[in-house]
Amino acid sequence: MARHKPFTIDDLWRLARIGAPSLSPDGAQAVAAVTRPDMAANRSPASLWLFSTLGGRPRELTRCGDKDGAPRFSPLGDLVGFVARREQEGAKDSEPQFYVIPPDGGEARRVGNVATGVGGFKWFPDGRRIAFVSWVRPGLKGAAAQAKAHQAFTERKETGIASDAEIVRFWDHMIPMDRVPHVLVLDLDTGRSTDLFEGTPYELTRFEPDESCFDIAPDGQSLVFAWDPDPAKRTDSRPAIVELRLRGKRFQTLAQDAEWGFTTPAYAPDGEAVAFRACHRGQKHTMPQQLGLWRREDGVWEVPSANWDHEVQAPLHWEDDGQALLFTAEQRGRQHLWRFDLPDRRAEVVVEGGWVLAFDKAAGTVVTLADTADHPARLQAHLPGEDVRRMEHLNDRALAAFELGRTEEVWITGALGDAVQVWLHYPPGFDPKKKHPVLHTIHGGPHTAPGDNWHWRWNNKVFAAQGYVVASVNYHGSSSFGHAFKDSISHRWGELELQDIEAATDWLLSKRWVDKRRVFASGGSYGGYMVAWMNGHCAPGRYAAYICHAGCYDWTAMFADDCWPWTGDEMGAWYWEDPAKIASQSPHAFASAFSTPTLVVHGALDYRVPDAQGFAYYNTLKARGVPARMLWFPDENHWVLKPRNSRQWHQAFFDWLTRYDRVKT
Ligand SMILES: CSCC[C@H](NC=O)C(=O)N[C@@H](Cc1ccccc1)C(=O)O
Repeated sequence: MARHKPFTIDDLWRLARIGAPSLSPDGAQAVAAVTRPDMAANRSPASLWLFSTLGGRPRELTRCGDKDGAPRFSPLGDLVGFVARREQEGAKDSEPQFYVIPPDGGEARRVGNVATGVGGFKWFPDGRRIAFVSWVRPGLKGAAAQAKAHQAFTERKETGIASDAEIVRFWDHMIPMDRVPHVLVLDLDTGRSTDLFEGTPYELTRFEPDESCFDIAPDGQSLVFAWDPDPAKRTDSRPAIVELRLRGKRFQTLAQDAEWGFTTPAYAPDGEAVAFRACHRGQKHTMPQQLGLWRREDGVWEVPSANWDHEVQAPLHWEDDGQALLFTAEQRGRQHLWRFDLPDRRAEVVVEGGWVLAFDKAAGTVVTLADTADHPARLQAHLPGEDVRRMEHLNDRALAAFELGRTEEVWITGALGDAVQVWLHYPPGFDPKKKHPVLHTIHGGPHTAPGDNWHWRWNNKVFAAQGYVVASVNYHGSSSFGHAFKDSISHRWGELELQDIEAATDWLLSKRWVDKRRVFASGGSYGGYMVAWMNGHCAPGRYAAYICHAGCYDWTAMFADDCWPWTGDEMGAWYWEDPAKIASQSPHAFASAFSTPTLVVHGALDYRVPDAQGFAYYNTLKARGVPARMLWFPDENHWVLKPRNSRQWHQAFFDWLTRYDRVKT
């Protein structure tokens, strides 16, 4: 078939989005949520699918749910548990609830009804109970009291949220008023739930706590979890690892250190050790998440990965022999599945990315969910001694209609004379004898790294299909290149990153196929910060136009954000102690140099970069007579997630670039 259609935003939204897989105990099949967005209805419903690791066809397991999510096979393989808000007996769940469905088919059934809702969960080994996260009112006793208080709260006429917490809102939601995240147990036979932390000071960490925050022992007799002993409960906390013996409800701290933050614990198969992520925050706020290990025999913890300069990601998955752990970690713009050998203290790649997003292992079979720059996430089975097997082809037909263009990784010399990675995405049919416009897509973070991966919001293939050569620079400060590179921008934000982006622009301008009058730059969040910074620092006219999505503009006013303790560490000062240092890293202080036309985009529900940042930038551009346009979404957060809004975002994005396409003027 001729592959000539341009890949548009509507085409992107037609693709299926596969979630993290969970394997059956025999490793024969995996269950995962599949989201199939509906542009016309402006919805993104998800249902559960079963995928064979042995070559069978995928099968849809649930249908009528709106968003069936987070499925997990039970330890006996007889049930799939999942979390959803569904309609049951004519009533719609007001909070997410726990459902089970036999993998062979049949109806999904809700278990119990937890007034405060069901979050991330894990099965007990007996397959008759789960432990799950729920935000409860800590002073109350019993499920009935929780239900009564919750109903009163949801029916109240006042709307104010009062809090004396250090961090009152996070990402796009308020930290629930007077509630804290506890671990509860739900019994499948009785439907009754019990709060394991009731009447104690224990709670999970407050910032999006999920099932990776705790683990259940292989014998089902105890639980480990990460707990922040500091009453302040800040984002830069130093959590300890605590074990709860269920019989007698005895808590014991396993690992605690004022210098270190410990998270995402996982029991060894024999329950005699606990692995976790360990971050030496006391040494430096940019220190990586390393692999920590506590052993019951001596009660001592250590960091086996101390000499491995990578960031360990959750979840941590023990190998059956207890000698190694599996986890994902980034490396130079890619993300692999690694096996860390404990006796040897060495890491080796088990499955190479692209970008390995999620994985599971059971009965010797590994299943991975991984994407690449030219393909959305695919499920693959890795059986010992066999070739890698694709488990689904959900998007193959849709993608076959398009030529997506080539992706290339190049290295240039950037700031400090260091090698800097740049990813190039060429338009389909790229002809080096012709002139092409260039579009920088500058990543956020700053400590993230785009590379050989697929992005649903900043999709380089959608951008390239409009004719741009898209450049993504992994500037100093990016993750995946080691700690020194990540830390190099501390206390001098803007400086090295700009040198790297400018070096990439110089490199591009040296190519005969670049149209010098049509070089654009866009970015979101920290990438938005960078384009605002460029507006104050780059020679007028060097870039034809900018697009600033959710950009950090004024670092003093950014104190309204939800991660202010971290920002203070990164910038090296509090604004009241050293206002000049903050200003020297802040785009707003260079407003007198702004001259490049800019599209400013922001969402009202963005608490990471509050939308006042976007408005302050936009108003400044207007006040200075610089062409600017504002696109504001009342119902989006840091990201634009709704299908129709995403389409509007892309239309505005391309319209803006076209408006400042100097070939046409
Ligand atoms: C401990 S919170 C980390 C913030 C995170 N950075 C990751 O590397 C992030 O959300 N960054 C924003 C930009 C930003 C930076 C500082 C303060 C607020 C927002 C992003 O680029 O998405």
